[in-house]
Amino acid sequence: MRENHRKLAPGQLIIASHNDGKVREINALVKPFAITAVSAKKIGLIDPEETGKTFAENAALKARTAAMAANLPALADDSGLCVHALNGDPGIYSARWAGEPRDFDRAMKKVENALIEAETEDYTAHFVCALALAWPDGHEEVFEGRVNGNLVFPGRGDKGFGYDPIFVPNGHDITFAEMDPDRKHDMSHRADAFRKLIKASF
Ligand SMILES: O=c1nc[nH]c2c1ncn2[C@H]1C[C@H](O)[C@@H](COP(=O)(O)OP(=O)(O)OP(=O)(O)O)O1
Ligand SMILES: [Mg+2]
Repeated sequence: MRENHRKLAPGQLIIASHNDGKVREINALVKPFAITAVSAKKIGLIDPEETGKTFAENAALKARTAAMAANLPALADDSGLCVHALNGDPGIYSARWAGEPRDFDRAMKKVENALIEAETEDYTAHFVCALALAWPDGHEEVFEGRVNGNLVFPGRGDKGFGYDPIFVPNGHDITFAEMDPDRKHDMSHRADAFRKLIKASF
């Protein structure tokens, strides 16, 4: 990671995501900074195959693809749930465990079954979020955030998305899906990564 971070000039920023939930969250986060966020989906950019081996590689790949295509700076998010007793699975495959079309009830059941099969009492897990900023000249920076917690089955709550119903962050007794979105966004992996990005880039 470079020490001399490049600042984002006022203007347009492409949000290199095809996930409407993420685009909504990111838009709210960049609003105070004289930046107009345009989603990759809205301007018809492709959804590249996520061939990286890490969250950071996949985030950079998505950001780079959009920055080159739009000739504007682009921001991408690659995130997922890492379950400690499953050696970090589903990890970068978190979206793919939900199949196509995505079904997170199925993905959460898969996690539960894998834990039962592992005959473990360790239900600890963490979420990771890698945020990548890429510029059309090839410069790129990645910021990573994390939140630790425990998994509960069956899932509870209907407020979040993805694996939120089974994730209880440390120090709390309700799941991310039972929590007000504002509270989740204060403590989430995405909030952690955003704090680092904002400090470096604005
Ligand atoms: O706060 C979260 N709460 C619950 N689940 C979460 C969260 N953050 C990531 N996740 C899970 C679900 C998501 O589908 C996958 C990310 O997969 P990931 O490839 O980064 O995103 P995506 O395919 O949905 O959209 P895109 O790649 O176009 O940005 O990890
Ligand atoms: Mg994806």
